[in-house]
Amino acid sequence: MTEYFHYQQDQLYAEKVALSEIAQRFGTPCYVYSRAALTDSYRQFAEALKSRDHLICYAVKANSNLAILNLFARLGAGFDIVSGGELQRVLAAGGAASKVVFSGVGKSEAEMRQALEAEILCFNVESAPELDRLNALAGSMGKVAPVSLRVNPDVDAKTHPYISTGLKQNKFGVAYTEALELYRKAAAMPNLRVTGMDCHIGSQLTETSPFIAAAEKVLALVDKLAAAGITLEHLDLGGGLGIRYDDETPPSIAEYGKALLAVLQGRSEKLIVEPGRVLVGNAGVLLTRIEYLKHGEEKNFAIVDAAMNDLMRPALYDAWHAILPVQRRQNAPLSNSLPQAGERTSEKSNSQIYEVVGPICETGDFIGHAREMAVDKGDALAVMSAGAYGMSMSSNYNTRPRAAEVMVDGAVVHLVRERETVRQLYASEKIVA
Ligand SMILES: Cc1ncc(COP(=O)(O)O)c(C=O)c1O
Ligand SMILES: N[C@@H](CCCC[NH3+])C(=O)O
Repeated sequence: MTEYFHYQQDQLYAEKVALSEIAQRFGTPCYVYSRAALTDSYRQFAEALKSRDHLICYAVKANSNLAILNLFARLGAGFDIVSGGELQRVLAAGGAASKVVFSGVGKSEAEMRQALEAEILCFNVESAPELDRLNALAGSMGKVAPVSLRVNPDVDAKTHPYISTGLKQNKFGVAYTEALELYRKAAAMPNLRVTGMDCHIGSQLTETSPFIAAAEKVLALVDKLAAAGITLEHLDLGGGLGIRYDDETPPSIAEYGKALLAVLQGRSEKLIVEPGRVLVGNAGVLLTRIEYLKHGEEKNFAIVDAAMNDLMRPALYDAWHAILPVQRRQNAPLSNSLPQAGERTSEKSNSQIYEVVGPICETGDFIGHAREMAVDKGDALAVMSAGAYGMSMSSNYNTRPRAAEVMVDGAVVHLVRERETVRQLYASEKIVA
């Protein structure tokens, strides 16, 4: 838990607002973001990199809420986008196209056109055919596209296999061994301007060494390019810094920044980074309420009103999120970490071990397994560390309208996205006789 989400007299607060009040006022499920936490993480990043020319391009996919994008834009951020939709959001939120980098293996012609019209900072190109498409399109529009090649450095990020992106068997980037040749090709294309090199090896990294290994490989390539007469303006080292969900011990933003700066010492290229999770992950929680307590033959279930459509990380990656009562009952345990093998539910606290599950018709619809909690029906719970890849990965599965989102700013709560209505979900559909 961060200082921005904290207990005060058994009530869980976001900054100066009790989460019980938010649950009451806006209903559940509801995402709650702390503006101070968002600002703080961004500033830590800017502070860590301040000794060199840099641009922090927030990875929009982590959380694309307009209020969050607007806050980062005002703090000076650029943006890393992966779709035309994300570009549209960034512009709608007041972000500058001139600070946007466009990543992704499957950019469509329409998306490229949109980005060329907006005059973004750089296309992070991921294949030879993408270079061809961009060159042809830019030519037809009378434009010159700024490009960087995303190099796959074949470095093990030591993270969940679904979110590891820098191994040669992954679909991302151009092969390390082919990069030089492709750079030569790009440099000779009339409608492209080679400006940088980038890499991104994966997400939720909890060690510095893979970042450094990848950066060193990329730098060796930059030097080879320079020897071949192709000089670059920027180096984009991607995102991926992990956060603490449970007992992980990722490097701090300051430590990570220091390590990157050390590898880049003596180099003049501008540094671009694309952090997502670390800026927003611990700045948000998902509020939910217990609909039923069900005591099964083998397990107890706390059936809550949030589900895998609201937060799919547990179902998708078996990810662990702390689940805390919004109002602590007396003698309840302080933490809800997984009980040790053989450990029994504490009688003193009246707590039980629950499977925290949603209403969706899938056994994979769980928010947490085996959580010890002293709770009752109707209690509100906070699923912690839900600011990244929570709302942005939500869906309407089971025709569930997506949750509301609020942003707390000191003692004030702003509704930054209304809860969807069911009518909105089928408004564009047609019945054909
Ligand atoms: C190209 C690219 N940049 C940046 C990010 C942001 O990653 P993270 O949220 O782990 O910082 C991702 C997602 O992993 C990505 O694919
Ligand atoms: N969605 C993932 C991270 C994917 C990163 C995207 N490149 C998560 O929740 O952990």
